[in-house]
Amino acid sequence: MKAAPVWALGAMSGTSLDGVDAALVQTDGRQILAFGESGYRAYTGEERAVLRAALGRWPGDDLAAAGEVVQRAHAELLAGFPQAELVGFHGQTLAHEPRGRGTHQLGDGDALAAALGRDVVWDFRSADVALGGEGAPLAPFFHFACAQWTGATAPVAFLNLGGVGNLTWVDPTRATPEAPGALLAFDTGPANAPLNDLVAERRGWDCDRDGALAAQGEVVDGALELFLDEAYFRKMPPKSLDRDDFSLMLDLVRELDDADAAATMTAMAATAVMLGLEHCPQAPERLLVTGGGRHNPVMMAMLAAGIDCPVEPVEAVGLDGDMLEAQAFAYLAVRVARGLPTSAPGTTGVAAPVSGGRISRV
Ligand SMILES: Nc1ncnc2c1ncn2[C@@H]1O[C@H](COP(=O)(O)OP(=O)(O)OP(=O)(O)O)[C@@H](O)[C@H]1O
Ligand SMILES: CC(=O)N[C@H]1[C@@H]2OC[C@@H](O2)[C@@H](O)[C@@H]1O[C@H](C)C(=O)O
Repeated sequence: MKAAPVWALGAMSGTSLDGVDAALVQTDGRQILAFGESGYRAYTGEERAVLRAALGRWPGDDLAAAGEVVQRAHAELLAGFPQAELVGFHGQTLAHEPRGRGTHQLGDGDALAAALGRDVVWDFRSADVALGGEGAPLAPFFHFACAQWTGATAPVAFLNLGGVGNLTWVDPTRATPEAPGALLAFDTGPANAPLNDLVAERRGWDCDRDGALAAQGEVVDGALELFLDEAYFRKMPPKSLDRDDFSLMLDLVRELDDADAAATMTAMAATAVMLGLEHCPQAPERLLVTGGGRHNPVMMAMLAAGIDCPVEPVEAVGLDGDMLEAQAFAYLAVRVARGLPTSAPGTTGVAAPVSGGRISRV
């Protein structure tokens, strides 16, 4: 018997530390049946500073203040979605070392379930890491469902330009996302996080809005080439990154003026994606871009100039690029609740498909 669809609510607090996104998806855990309302709760400057100070910390460290920020922001935002039957709670990644200490998403599913009076699925990444996977990226299973929802019949790729960039190549003709050859996914490199850090340090800004600063500068090839020498880009997938794995980028542009530094960092993010595409089994028909970086016209123009297929925001196929990751964790929550896999060898490198996540029931 087919499992009945439910309205699930996903919540994502991304590596940019800007705020929490939440979105409703109606799904049976396989197909997307409908997209619902979404919302956003920005972190205040004070809250962001508390979270930033907690980056790199592990369970057992004193995380009371940061934990309170995460719980409060989620409880406030998610209370506005009483129609949700199940919640997918990603939490805030503080540290990610899949082949070292593990992966750490701050957030307490038991407390959120009690606050909302809803079952909450959380801790999506640990099981995959424990079984030898990278624990990231996890959106690819949702990208597979999105590709089928759009009616795609040939391989397409999704690119998330968040704090970190991640790429998913999808063959939508396969029956399931865990089928061999259905997905290849990995983190491409840094995207917005180091650029945000640069403009914060130099100008006191949150981000290089609309690429305004980069548009006034020139890409400095020497710095770009030194960056591309990093072994990460030639490493075959699976592979994933922590937010600050590429903080060396800031050193490479330290001597440059603000505009050239921003242009060069923007080119670093875009070129990392181009190198990533070389790992795909075949050229995608189109590259669909999600995440905040698609609002940066300089980054988008650099991508379009260096990639052979059309590069478009996911809105071109009717999806919402500001909410795709929150929707992903709604979809994944239903998969977890139904015992369906959430990662596979092609997405995290785990040896066999695994259904991650923990469920806190009310
Ligand atoms: N208009 C804009 N111009 C330039 N950059 C923008 C614009 N809007 C958003 N961004 C960038 O996008 C970032 C937010 O992206 P997003 O919300 O996708 O990241 P995230 O979800 O926190 O990260 P991740 O996917 O790595 O977890 C901002 O911090 C900023 O750098
Ligand atoms: C460990 C972690 O939180 N990784 C995030 C981060 O942000 C983007 C990229 O790095 C991706 O690997 C992942 O998030 C998305 C939602 C994912 O798992 O697909």
